[in-house]
Amino acid sequence: MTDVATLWEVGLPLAGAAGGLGYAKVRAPQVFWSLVGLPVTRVRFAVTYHATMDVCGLTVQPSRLRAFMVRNIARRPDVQPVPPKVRRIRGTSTGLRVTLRLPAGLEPADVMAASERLRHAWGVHSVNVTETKPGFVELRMTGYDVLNRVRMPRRRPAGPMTVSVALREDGTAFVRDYLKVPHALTLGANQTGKSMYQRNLVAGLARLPVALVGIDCKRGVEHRGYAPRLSALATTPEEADGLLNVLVGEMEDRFDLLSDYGVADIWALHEDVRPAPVVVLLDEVAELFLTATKKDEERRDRMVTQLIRLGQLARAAGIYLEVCGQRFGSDLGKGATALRAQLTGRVVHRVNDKQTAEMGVGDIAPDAVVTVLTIPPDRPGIAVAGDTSGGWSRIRTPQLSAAEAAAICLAHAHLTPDLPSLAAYRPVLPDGIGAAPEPVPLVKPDPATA
Ligand SMILES: Nc1ncnc2c1ncn2[C@@H]1O[C@H](COP(=O)(O)OP(=O)(O)OP(=O)(O)O)[C@@H](O)[C@H]1O
Repeated sequence: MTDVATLWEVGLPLAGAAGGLGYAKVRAPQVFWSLVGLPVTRVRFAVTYHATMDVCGLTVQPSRLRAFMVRNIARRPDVQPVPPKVRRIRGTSTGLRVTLRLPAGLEPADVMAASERLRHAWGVHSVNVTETKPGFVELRMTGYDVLNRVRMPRRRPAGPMTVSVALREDGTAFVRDYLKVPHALTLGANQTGKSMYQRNLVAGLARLPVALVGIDCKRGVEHRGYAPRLSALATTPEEADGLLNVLVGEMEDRFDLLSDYGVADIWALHEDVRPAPVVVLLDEVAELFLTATKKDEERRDRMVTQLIRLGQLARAAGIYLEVCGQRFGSDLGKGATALRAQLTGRVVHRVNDKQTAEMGVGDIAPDAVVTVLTIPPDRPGIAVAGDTSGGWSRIRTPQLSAAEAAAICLAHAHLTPDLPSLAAYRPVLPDGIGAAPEPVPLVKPDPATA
């Protein structure tokens, strides 16, 4: 009887706790990681660090001075090889961050090459190695697959033109910073998550004091929902042609302004005179290249030339390009590769062939091509994001429906800057939509009279 009672009193809560943890591991991996994974990994790391670094080939012979001290002061006959010094260990909600000081003889590439071995040794989901400053690397370990159910870090990135668009596989935010990478290209086959990426980007940009310009030659099916927050919208190649001309004119006017003030770009101007930055969202770029008649060809050549000019010069004028499409290679026609070369930010979702993967990342991060080709078809939204620094990472956007993105645009319609040159292309909205919201009364209305 006593045994049964003990089993009941002790066994039941234990079974409940084990069941709860098992459930958390599958359904709430963040909770499981914080309760179990993090403490276990910390201990495992502390206990096995030296041995792991040794078997992974990440130790070096100590300096002569150190060897002398070990032999003569510590009086130990054997002088062991030394691993990198651990400078900082920090647990996060998704993993563990460890800063290492590299000894002479080791370089970041050595640690990067061993990341797969380190991952297995410490039983974590992934280990990414980043050089933080000369001589220092950070090991970013994740305890579970953070791209499975994306939860963005809450902290807003610093900077006037930064948007947190997606989550990187090391648990940090993938930030689109227009001042660092002014123009970008998003590629991917059908149903791979390009629209979801654009929606997250627009939802972030809508909250900033920037002008958004949409060019969506699929009759505006993607961009129409953003209309309340757009300063201009073109939905046909004819309108796109006119709008690109206006944008080039706006760029030239801005150059006159910069030259009057003797500065090199709009961010050097005082904010009272600084024109609003403009982000041009160009959806399905191949539509602009299609031609059926001689007249179409002339228009195509004109538009491509204007886009190349914007790509080459518009950064200083605060005009940035965000181009999206399924493919973007020389087969699109004259000027395609010249334009692509200007779009140095790259986000490539799953593609249908190796050639398209190479078009996307081959020129900026050749070793990322294989990763693009291994994106599984059942995980839409996964992409490889690279930039001109040669760095790249797998990313995934959080889910955001078209209706939610449209609601964010509507709620921030009052931030739409008034750019007179684009007025002719301002999308026409139903009455009242897009107007500045009524100011909130400071005094609460009297419930008796309300
Ligand atoms: N980050 C994500 N997480 C989960 N599901 C996603 C993600 N991104 C996209 N999806 C899903 O994948 C499907 C295709 O997404 P989306 O419409 O963005 O693709 P697309 O590349 O724009 O397609 P198309 O070229 O046909 O317009 C949708 O059902 C969407 O819900």
